[in-house]
Amino acid sequence: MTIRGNADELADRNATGERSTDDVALRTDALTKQFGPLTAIDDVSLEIHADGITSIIGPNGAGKTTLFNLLTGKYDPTDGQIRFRGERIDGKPPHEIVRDGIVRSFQITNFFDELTTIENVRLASQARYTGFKPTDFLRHHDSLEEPIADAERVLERVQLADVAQTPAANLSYGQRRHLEIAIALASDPDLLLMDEPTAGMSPEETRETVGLIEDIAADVTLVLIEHDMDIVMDISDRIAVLNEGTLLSVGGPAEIRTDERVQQAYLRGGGYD
Ligand SMILES: Nc1ncnc2c1ncn2[C@@H]1O[C@H](COP(=O)(O)OP(=O)(O)OP(=O)(O)O)[C@@H](O)[C@H]1O
Repeated sequence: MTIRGNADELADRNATGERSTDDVALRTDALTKQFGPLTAIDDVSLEIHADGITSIIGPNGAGKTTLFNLLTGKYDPTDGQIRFRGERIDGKPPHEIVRDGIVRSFQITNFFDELTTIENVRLASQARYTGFKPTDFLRHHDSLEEPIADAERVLERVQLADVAQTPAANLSYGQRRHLEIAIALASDPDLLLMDEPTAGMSPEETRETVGLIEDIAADVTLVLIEHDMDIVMDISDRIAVLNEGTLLSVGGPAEIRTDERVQQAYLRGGGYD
């Protein structure tokens, strides 16, 4: 898949039926992660559909972050399997999983404050063309043309084009969060994992970011960890509820909202952040 920001192209892509609603992008089978005596993810079998937005919710300590860490290769499963587009990815190192198309947008990204917005995105895009070897950065300037063009497209998409030449240090909080998303998009993901994308944002920034997330979901499979239930119910096509490491329920917003087991779990768990 290539980076695209054009609505017509996105519509074409959907019209060709490249992804149907039943396509499973990623699945876990009996996925389990233990930390000593604690089972943080317990026998979780979950399908993430290629289309739309899946939110992972659950009370504090339910295992949401651990699940992300398993999907990105940060942790190896204790047991079980993970398949992305049918291929086993469990046990692969994180950089191979990124190359396969699964990218995570971090809450705190290690971008370079002294570099401009576009330079930060260009570096992320460049890695896709040249790899991660230090000597890659010594290549002739010509080889930067595609990464720069990609970075410009991505910045347009995340509404940061007008601050492309601004040092990252001078961006507002909301702009920095969008830069994190831009850096993730620069890797041209097929599946993007987003960890609390609106945390700490003003209502205005939240509205903009929700719009951006919906735009990205038109051509990237999105999986969110989100604590704000209004956003979860509004934005999600499917919701997977974790509780004490187990998968409690999966369904659409209407089903999850009225699921008694989910309500019980939140009451027992004392709510969320
Ligand atoms: N590296 C680790 N070593 C030991 N225990 C861990 C580790 N990572 C997570 N845990 C434990 O696993 C359980 C699940 O934690 P996790 O962070 O995945 O939950 P979460 O649903 O993301 O919670 P929160 O909403 O509070 O971020 C918790 O009991 C946590 O203490």
